[in-house]
Amino acid sequence: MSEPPTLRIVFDRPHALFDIATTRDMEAAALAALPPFTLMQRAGGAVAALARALAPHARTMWVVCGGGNNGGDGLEAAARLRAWGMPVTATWLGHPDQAPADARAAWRRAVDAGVVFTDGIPAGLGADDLCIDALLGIGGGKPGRHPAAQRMQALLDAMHASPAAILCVDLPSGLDADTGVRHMRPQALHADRLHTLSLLTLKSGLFTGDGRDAAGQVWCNTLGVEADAARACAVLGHRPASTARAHASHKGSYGDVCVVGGEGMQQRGMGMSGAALLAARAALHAGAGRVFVGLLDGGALAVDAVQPELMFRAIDALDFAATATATVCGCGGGHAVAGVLPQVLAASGRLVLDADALNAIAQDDGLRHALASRGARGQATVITPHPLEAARLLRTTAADVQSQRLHAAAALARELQAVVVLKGSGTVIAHGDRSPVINPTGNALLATAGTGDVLAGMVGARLAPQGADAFDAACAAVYAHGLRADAWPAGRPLTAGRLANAASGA
Ligand SMILES: NC(=O)C1=CN([C@@H]2O[C@H](COP(=O)(O)OP(=O)(O)OC[C@H]3O[C@@H](n4cnc5c(N)ncnc54)[C@H](OP(=O)(O)O)[C@@H]3O)[C@@H](O)[C@H]2O)[C@@H](O)CC1
Ligand SMILES: Nc1ncnc2c1ncn2[C@@H]1O[C@H](COP(=O)(O)OP(=O)(O)O)[C@@H](O)[C@H]1O
Ligand SMILES: [K+]
Repeated sequence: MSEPPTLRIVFDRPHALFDIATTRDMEAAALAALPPFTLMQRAGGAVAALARALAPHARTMWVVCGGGNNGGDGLEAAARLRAWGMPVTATWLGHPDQAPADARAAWRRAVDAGVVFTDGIPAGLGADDLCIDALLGIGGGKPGRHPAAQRMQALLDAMHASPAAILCVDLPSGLDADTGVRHMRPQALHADRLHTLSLLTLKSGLFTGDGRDAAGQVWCNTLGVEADAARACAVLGHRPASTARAHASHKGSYGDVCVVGGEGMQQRGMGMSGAALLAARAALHAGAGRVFVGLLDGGALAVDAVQPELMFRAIDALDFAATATATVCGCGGGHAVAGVLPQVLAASGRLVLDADALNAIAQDDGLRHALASRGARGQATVITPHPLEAARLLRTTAADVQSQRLHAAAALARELQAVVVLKGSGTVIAHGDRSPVINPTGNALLATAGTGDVLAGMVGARLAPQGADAFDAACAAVYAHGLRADAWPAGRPLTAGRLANAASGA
């Protein structure tokens, strides 16, 4: 067959993501079906072709290879690059007597091609040069006592400290392909000259947790092996289809959003009305037909002078059960929100729960039960925890949630019978039987107070219209929220208020 193509991963369509176990199954089936060494030749060929395209003027291509098959891919790439006349230097931590058969064959081909081997770090690596990280792939275990661990860390640091671009083979070495946890972390952050060529399958860990920082621009080559999408562990989110507004529509066509939150100064001397206003403004700018605000401030505020379209109501004057209505509850809700939650959980047809509403539910089994029983009544719920809020709901730690984001989101979705939006780099959206989605948009500009309130309002706006699907609404809102940040003008500080008002773009 002709060389399988390498695809640059952009987010114009959904991509299936696979875990290590399924990738290993697929690899074993392909190895059995193909002549020996075929897969590694394809892998090395794909790495070499991308390397040449990324660094056509390199004076040094330093290929840094571990002792397993990931190193074998690197050695095969080195052999190809050398045969094309590229200036290749390789470092190999393996040994011909101990290497897996394919890696040994690749080493032999590299030697025969005339690749120069070195144990040191090539001198004078420049910006036109390229380091190829083939230390560890999906066989990389936890760090620690492995005899090669220290050497690998030093080589990783040397690559990342150099001004050369880096191409990671299959995975950034030390990244857990399933979870996005980094077991080996280079000292310097090298994000803008960093590429990863994922082989055989696209792995979930490249897109969540530490994955985005570790991988840089992701490319994929399937090595000619067709994947069964039904075996995917997750899907990469993508731009939702744009929905044009019918000419003959009216505000009722787009539904109402009721925002409940914003504890006042009177209660505990902590005014948090701003959080509810951010959610309400965001819902309005995301296209809700009407937005009502029920503040928990004892009536202190009755109008938003900057956004007079918002309609303030006493909590008892809000109709949570009305059709084409979504309630957004919890933003800035403080302690006061616990008092209204029984009513909100019982009556709201469609509901977004954020922040203090989630904290209240985490502390109260009655509320937890009221939430979990909504699904059986046909009431849709989206919860939008950040990792600490998710940890409180799961009665664990934020570090534990972050160490298995896909699993944590799915566990919460199951227990609470809700669509779960686990926020952070590579937000995970999970619900029931649906394949979890990892959202690809957004960046660290969003790491500022109030952007989560904006997201809750945006979800509410998409959930409000009659017939809206809660999972799709959550995915679309998370994508649009991140896209706003990705399109943010350079030099303009991103604040939550500006984010709420920004053009949606999706
Ligand atoms: N077979 C094929 O044709 C194809 C294979 N493919 C490629 O193979 C890759 C998987 O290869 P793999 O299974 O050999 O595992 P790999 O990622 O090289 O790691 C194992 C090596 O690392 C070492 N090591 C482990 N942990 C460590 C640590 N903490 N610190 C330090 N060292 C550690 C471990 O040492 P050992 O435990 O054996 O002493 C061993 O030497 C996959 O990602 C893809 O690139 C694809 O291209 C498809 C075609
Ligand atoms: N580094 C990042 N990359 C992508 N998204 C981020 C990043 N940091 C924060 N976000 C997003 O910003 C929002 C922050 O929400 P949250 O933590 O609830 O903040 P707040 O409670 O202050 O509103 C979430 O949507 C989160 O996914
Ligand atoms: K690697």
